[in-house]
Amino acid sequence: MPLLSPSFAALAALIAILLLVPLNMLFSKKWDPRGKHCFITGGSSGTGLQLAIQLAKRGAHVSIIARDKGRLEKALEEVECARQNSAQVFGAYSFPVDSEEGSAAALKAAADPHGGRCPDALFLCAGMSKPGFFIEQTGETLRNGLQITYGAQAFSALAGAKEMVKQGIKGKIIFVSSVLGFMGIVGYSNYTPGKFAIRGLAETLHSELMLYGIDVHISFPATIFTPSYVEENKIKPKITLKIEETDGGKSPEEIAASILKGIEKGNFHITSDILGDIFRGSTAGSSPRNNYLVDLVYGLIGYIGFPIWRKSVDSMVIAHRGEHQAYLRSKGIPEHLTF
Ligand SMILES: NC(=O)C1=CN([C@@H]2O[C@H](COP(=O)(O)OP(=O)(O)OC[C@H]3O[C@@H](n4cnc5c(N)ncnc54)[C@H](OP(=O)(O)O)[C@@H]3O)[C@@H](O)[C@H]2O)C=CC1
Ligand SMILES: CCCCCCCCCCCCCCCC(=O)[C@@H](N)CO
Repeated sequence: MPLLSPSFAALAALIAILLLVPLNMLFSKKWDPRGKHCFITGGSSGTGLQLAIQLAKRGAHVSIIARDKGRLEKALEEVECARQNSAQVFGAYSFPVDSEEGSAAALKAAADPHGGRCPDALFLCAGMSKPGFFIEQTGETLRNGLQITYGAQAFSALAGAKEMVKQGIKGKIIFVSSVLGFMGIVGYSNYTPGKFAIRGLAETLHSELMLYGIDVHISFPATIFTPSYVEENKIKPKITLKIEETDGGKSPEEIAASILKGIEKGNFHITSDILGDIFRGSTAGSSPRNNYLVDLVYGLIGYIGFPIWRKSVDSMVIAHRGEHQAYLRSKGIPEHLTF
């Protein structure tokens, strides 16, 4: 009698394959952007612009949305250089997307050259960060922070989902959060909450929009070397800059490529580097996983590594108290508010 019957061995092999290979890769066809209309908010700069260029190179129709017309025009020229065929339609549209009206108007303007047909994929990259200490915030800056992180993507998703459902388009919605949608550190009180909120919305929509065959993805990049990263660093608290030194950072080209790769693999949570993978594996909870076995390994690395990292971050913050007190005095924060 053999130790393993052939049917048992076959069953064991099948289970091993199912555990190792993500289910979505076994059963779904790779997403091909060729001939699809991709709508990209924040498409005039950084990650959004690189997505626009890479999608154009792969034969997609591309619409980029942002507010500043000058930057949009320059960006459109770059997209044009990536053209593969004369049938591709490229457009740049100036709208603020942090309201439902602005988002709906942007969507309508982008759909017009396509006979009113809603775009097939919405890449929601609009967003920005103005780091600073919490006690320097006001009701207005906290509200603005949520508006420009959460609002700038939620309202586009809302306008887009309504239109896709109305037109029966089985499209895609891709949100761009940040590793600061997984965890929080000093200096980001008007940004991190919005990036967490995007994760909540994406997970809700991943569950709800399958009613209509619409796919939802969310990306969590760490530092990206973009124009606004240079700007945010000018006002970023020194302690925040120090904590971020651990993160090497990536170019917007690399982040855009990893987002497209994540979509092709059918990943719900898309991460672009090992740090992101560890945060993803450690915080997944009941979120759909990319690969049960590999994610478990990332989760274990985080389970051991994060308490050590967090302790070192806490020590850095406490060691910064003296410098912070001097900073507060220089800003005229009354003595009794300091420590
Ligand atoms: N850079 C980084 O280190 C990281 C960035 N991210 C996130 O990635 C996304 C892209 O950032 P990044 O690649 O740095 O890009 P940039 O900051 O360089 O570009 C931001 C884009 O969004 C547009 N935008 C901003 N606000 C609005 C608005 N209200 N309505 C319409 N368009 C708007 C800007 O154009 P305009 O101002 O003309 O409207 C611009 O095109 C953001 O959501 C950001 O939070 C995540 C992790 C790290
Ligand atoms: C084993 C575990 C080791 C863990 C090391 C963790 C290091 C974390 C570094 C923090 C990176 C913050 C990037 C912020 C990106 C962003 O969204 C802003 N630039 C805003 O635009």
